[in-house]
Amino acid sequence: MTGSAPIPIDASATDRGEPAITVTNLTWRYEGGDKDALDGINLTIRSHEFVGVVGPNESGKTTLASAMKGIIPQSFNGIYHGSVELFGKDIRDYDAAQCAGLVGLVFSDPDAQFTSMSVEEEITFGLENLGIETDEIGRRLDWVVELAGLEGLLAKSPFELSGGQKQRVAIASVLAMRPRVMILDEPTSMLDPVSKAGVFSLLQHLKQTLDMTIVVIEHNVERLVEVCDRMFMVAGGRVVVDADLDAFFGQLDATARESIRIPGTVVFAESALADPVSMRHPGVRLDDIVSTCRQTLRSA
Ligand SMILES: Nc1ncnc2c1ncn2[C@@H]1O[C@H](COP(=O)(O)OP(=O)(O)OP(=O)(O)O)[C@@H](O)[C@H]1O
Repeated sequence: MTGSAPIPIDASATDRGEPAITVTNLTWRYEGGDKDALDGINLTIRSHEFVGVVGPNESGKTTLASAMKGIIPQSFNGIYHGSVELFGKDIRDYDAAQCAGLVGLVFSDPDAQFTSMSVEEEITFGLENLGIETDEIGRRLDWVVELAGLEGLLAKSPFELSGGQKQRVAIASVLAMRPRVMILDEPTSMLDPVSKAGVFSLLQHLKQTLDMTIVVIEHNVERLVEVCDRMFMVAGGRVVVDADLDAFFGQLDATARESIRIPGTVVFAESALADPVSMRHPGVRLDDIVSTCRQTLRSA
């Protein structure tokens, strides 16, 4: 990953703060299911936000991601009520190509996403299907290869790469479509710690250089809090907490109730630095907590 000028994502076409995805009273029951997997979801994701989604197993996170990509209801049978709007228009009113240009989805298991015999084909396949010109495909290929650090891997089979390389290819293939919104569903759950760090540093880089709208479903809250602006907690098919990062971890009762891991930074800050007199929140990110520590030491 280096710092060459990025090809702008179409995100630049949207104003900061404009609703990118609006989910209203969304209820979904899979065909044959005995309960709703989504049970009245309401949320708004704004353009250029980096949102983290956490929640216990089987709480509906993947189902929600599928609905925000339009796979639900398009590719699943079930009962759907409510709506998902992408940039102000019902997701069901877009065709598949339009949806692909607006929202990219990366799964936890990259193997499930791969369809090609080489990394290069994997990245260019979707672009060719969209009828994008050869020169432009070449430019996008160069761009994502550099961004995701895939130099030297283009001729290899995606199935023969390491877990971290596979996930970076999966992210690059989605990025090449230049979606305005990127959703990643547990992108590091199958990776070793070093590869996890690589994927999160790529996400951090995307946030800083491209200003995309990014939604990451992730159990690894330690890393998530370092990159996201806002967090949702999903439990029982509902959004039970929707808050900015600091406020989210100000609700430790809710996190404990749903067995969400609390980042070590927060545990440390709450026990060592929380100031019940000033009610000052010691912070969630390491940088903020270091700054609180320094202020506390200076005033001691
Ligand atoms: N294809 C499907 N058909 C029927 N039921 C499904 C299907 N996919 C998920 N479900 C059910 O929907 C509910 C929500 O599942 P979902 O995978 O969205 O949860 P999740 O929060 O992503 O879970 P995890 O963290 O374990 O991945 C669960 O009860 C699950 O069994």
